[in-house]
Amino acid sequence: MSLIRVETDARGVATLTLARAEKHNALSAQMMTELEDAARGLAKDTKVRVVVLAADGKTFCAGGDLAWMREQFDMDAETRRVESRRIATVLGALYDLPQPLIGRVQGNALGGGVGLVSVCDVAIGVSGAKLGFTETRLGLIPANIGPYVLARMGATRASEVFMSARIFGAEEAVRLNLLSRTVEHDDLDAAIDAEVLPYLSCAPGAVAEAKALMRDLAGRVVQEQVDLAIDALARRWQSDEAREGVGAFFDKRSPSWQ
Ligand SMILES: C/C=C/C(=O)SCCNC(=O)CCNC(=O)[C@H](O)C(C)(C)COP(=O)(O)OP(=O)(O)OC[C@H]1O[C@@H](n2cnc3c(N)ncnc32)[C@H](O)[C@@H]1OP(=O)(O)O
Repeated sequence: MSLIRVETDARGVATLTLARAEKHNALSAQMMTELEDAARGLAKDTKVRVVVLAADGKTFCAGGDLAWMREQFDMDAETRRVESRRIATVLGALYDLPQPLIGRVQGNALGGGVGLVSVCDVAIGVSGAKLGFTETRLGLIPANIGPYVLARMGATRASEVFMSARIFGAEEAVRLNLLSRTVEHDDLDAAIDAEVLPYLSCAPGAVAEAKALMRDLAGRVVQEQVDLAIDALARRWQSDEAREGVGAFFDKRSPSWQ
């Protein structure tokens, strides 16, 4: 039985749903494989314009499957390394999606569940949701999610929430730059619908390049950033999308994106 659902509507909005509610969507090996495959498939699907990451049940995601982790205790070092790479790989596949990734955080997100939130471009959470990096309570560490969390909140705040494993509310998650905003539960679907709309009127290639460029610029010195930006814009000027978008402006019509 599949632990992931992928549904794409006529507008090109794909919803990737964690479907393991009875285990609070804990990330088992099977689920991570399915999630990674789904993300890689969506990345290649030119009809998909936006991806929404959602979850069944009351919990968004309870993190890595602790039963799967317990199996690692008696594995040899090489197998443990392969398995510990699994979380990094699935987070990487989601992070690398060329389309905007919107998190629909309908409930609590713990451990690796916050990792999923941290690879979203935008994440809207319900105001009652609780989040926390609970790994250190379990004698583990939030390792593979570290790079994404560090980029969002900086080393000082990341160390504090990692070391203390304290649970915090959705409003604090906004201040920590994990969630983009909070809404009441009943308003969540409307908020997600409103969130995806602007992307649908933009050129898909330009959206993907804007996302890639911002990531590429991060951590570089200013002169390198400027050089990369010049190259990116020069490439864009050669694109059919730029011809269509600018042409449509002067023709006073809506652009048509292929
Ligand atoms: C590198 C490390 C990365 C990580 O992500 S480490 C994992 C971090 N995650 C956590 O610390 C969360 C662990 N889970 C919980 O604290 C609780 O659960 C919840 C708060 C999410 C929900 O509590 P409640 O409503 O009382 O439900 P319930 O009876 O605890 O759970 C129902 C079933 O779900 C299973 N489950 C929940 N979380 C996980 C998990 N992370 N891995 C594996 N199974 C999990 C339980 O065991 C149980 O199962 P059964 O019905 O068979 O007894």
